[in-house]
Amino acid sequence: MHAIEVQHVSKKFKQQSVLEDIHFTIETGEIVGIIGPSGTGKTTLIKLMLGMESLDDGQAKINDHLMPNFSVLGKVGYMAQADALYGELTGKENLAFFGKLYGLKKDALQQRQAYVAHVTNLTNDLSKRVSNYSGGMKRRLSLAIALLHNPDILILDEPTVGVDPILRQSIWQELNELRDQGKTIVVTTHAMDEAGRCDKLVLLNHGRLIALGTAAEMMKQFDVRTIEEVFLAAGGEEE
Ligand SMILES: Nc1ncnc2c1ncn2[C@@H]1O[C@H](COP(=O)(O)OP(=O)(O)OP(=O)(O)O)[C@@H](O)[C@H]1O
Repeated sequence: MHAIEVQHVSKKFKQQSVLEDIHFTIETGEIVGIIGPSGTGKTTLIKLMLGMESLDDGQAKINDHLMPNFSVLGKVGYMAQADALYGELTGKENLAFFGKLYGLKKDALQQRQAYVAHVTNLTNDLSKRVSNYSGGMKRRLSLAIALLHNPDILILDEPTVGVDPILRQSIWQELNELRDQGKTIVVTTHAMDEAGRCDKLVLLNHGRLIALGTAAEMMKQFDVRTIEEVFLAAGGEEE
């Protein structure tokens, strides 16, 4: 069974074709980076995977279930690009709110709250109101919420945007640990330097899949030394 299957997926918004015949699979226990310039369809693609957007063609499956599927969503942690947080509540209250939505019991919630706050380096900021958080802190709280119910699959839309380099490093370390525990992780980014951290890459440009595989395979295939160069050689353009 594949963790995620994207089968010949196409999507238009009105007349604008945003994704065209995208086809790939994601296996359990790998970190997959969906990489491409701004506006190329990365967010739309993960929304289609999750069943949050309707498809014009093709289908998306998670754990063999056609999406959307409510029962599968309990096993998925999703971090959207726009933070969906309650500004009037503290960080801790936000975690408690989402923990209750996920059905976590009090003890489990406390234990997971402490863990996700530690991972995202928010332990000392949990009692502050979120409206007083910086952009990076809000991103980290969104990541903490995505991790809260210990999901098997993490789908993270630009998790490291606005996050400083030291914390970025520690977030990637944590993602690696989660992967080593058997979690499946999908990350979108337009930061090409994050490509090398992923086990597999899906390179998108103008809504088309232009390359698929490991960073090393791609660089070998195109006889280049960076992912930027793969992008150019495979028919993409730099941002
Ligand atoms: N709900 C919508 N209605 C109409 N057009 C949309 C909608 N959502 C996205 N689009 C368009 O689809 C295209 C792809 O957008 P998408 O957000 O998927 O790109 P992206 O690669 O995630 O970009 P970024 O890296 O900037 O987040 C863009 O041209 C965008 O304007």
